[in-house]
Amino acid sequence: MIEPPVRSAAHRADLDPPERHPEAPAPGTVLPSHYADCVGCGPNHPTGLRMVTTAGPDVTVTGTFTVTAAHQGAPGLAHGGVLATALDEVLGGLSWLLRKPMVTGRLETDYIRPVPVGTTLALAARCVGFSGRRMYAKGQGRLDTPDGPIAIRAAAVFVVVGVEHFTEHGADMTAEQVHDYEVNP
Ligand SMILES: CCCCCCCCCCCC(=O)SCCNC(=O)CCNC(=O)[C@H](O)C(C)(C)COP(=O)(O)OP(=O)(O)OC[C@H]1O[C@@H](n2cnc3c(N)ncnc32)[C@H](O)[C@@H]1OP(=O)(O)O
Repeated sequence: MIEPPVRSAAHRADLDPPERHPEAPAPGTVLPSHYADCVGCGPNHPTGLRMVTTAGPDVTVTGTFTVTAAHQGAPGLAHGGVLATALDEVLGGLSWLLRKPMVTGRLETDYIRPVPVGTTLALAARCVGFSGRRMYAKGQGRLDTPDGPIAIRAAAVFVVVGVEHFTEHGADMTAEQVHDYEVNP
């Protein structure tokens, strides 16, 4: 028997407000790839999303993802799982502004419009707040421009972890690859 998820990414009204870390990259700073082989942002990944993300004001991140033939589900259209990956990546980028290592606990996605190959999605993520180790966030992707039609929306819960999460569960990790604020699965 396959059990359905038991949780929700809907956030309560009494979250602790997000706090931009004093050493967060300034708004407008292009965030570096956190891992060269990452399917979301890694420059070494042969068919990855090659996403570029940028720090915004408060605890926000924007990003772009250009859909190619490598990302299709139906002919000429982006695969839904790939679109969820794009949302995961831009939401994960909030770690840079919070300087806390986190992993995705839950990612809820609404698919609102088809996304054709050749589209450049304009993605945005915002931290909503914290409840203990849980970081609640929302994200969206618009077709081609930051004021284009909304194609996808997400609500997510990331869970703050220690760096040992990556060194114990990951592979080939070195001290240089794991920083105290980095998501590096
Ligand atoms: C800087 C560069 C960045 C650069 C940008 C990086 C972008 C990378 C984007 C990709 C990110 C990923 O894909 S990360 C990879 C995908 N995710 C994973 O592999 C995570 C796999 N899951 C796990 O490892 C584990 O289940 C954890 C770590 C999430 C939780 O385990 P744990 O540490 O034992 O903690 P646990 O006690 O269970 O939970 C702690 C608290 O979180 C809550 N919690 C746990 N799971 C969930 C959940 N699914 N949904 C809601 N809430 C949850 C619990 O209720 C609890 O709340 P309370 O009772 O304390 O209130």
